[in-house]
Amino acid sequence: MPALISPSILSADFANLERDLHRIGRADYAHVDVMDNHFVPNLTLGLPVVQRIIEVAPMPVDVHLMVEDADRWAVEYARAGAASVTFHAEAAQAPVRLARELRAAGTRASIALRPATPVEPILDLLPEFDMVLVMTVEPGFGGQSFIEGTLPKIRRLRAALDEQGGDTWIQVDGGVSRSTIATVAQAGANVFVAGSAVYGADDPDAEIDTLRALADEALATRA
Ligand SMILES: O=C(CO)[C@H](O)[C@H](O)COP(=O)(O)O
Ligand SMILES: [Fe+2]
Repeated sequence: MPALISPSILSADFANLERDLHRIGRADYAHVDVMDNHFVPNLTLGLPVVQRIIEVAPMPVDVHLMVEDADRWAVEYARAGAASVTFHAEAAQAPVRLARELRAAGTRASIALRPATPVEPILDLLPEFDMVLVMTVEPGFGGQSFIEGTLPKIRRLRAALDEQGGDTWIQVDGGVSRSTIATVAQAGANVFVAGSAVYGADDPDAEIDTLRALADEALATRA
């Protein structure tokens, strides 16, 4: 499977979101970070704004929920038409029930792990999830530097999926750029979120192509 690029609009101009969604027209997904100032020390946007983003975005929307009450909110984003909804393992009371509710609502169900959250508790549950998001920075802010210590977790997850024959995607989010994307792809990730690297570039669409090419090259050496 080719690498998928999901630029984070956290680094877009919030007063010009529709324009900035069209600046990433070659992206596979648009990644939307929802933060509630409780689960993370930052506040971004909520359901009414995400509903409009989904309506105007020229690509499918990948919602990353960084909210305390995931069990309450995740399905609302699926009903709003998100193509993928990611909730945090640390925030969900009943992650498997929640993933099943998301799938029943017609979206891809995804679970996220903070850098210090181990992957082992979900290894036997991978068929319940369409994607696992391995956070490669502490969630809350864009523009942070990649945490190398998350790589063994990505490798363990990829090894478990290879062994099980599972088709769950592995997404990485935080500090992904030209200098780190090959490393995370080699570790086993196949979906790449990049905020500051894409929106900080003069030509975001050209940067998406560059990142995708680097990731595809690394994935080819893995296979
Ligand atoms: O979830 C996030 C932060 O919690 C963002 O998606 C992520 O940080 C993207 O930003 P960058 O690529 O600049 O690190
Ligand atoms: Fe994110």
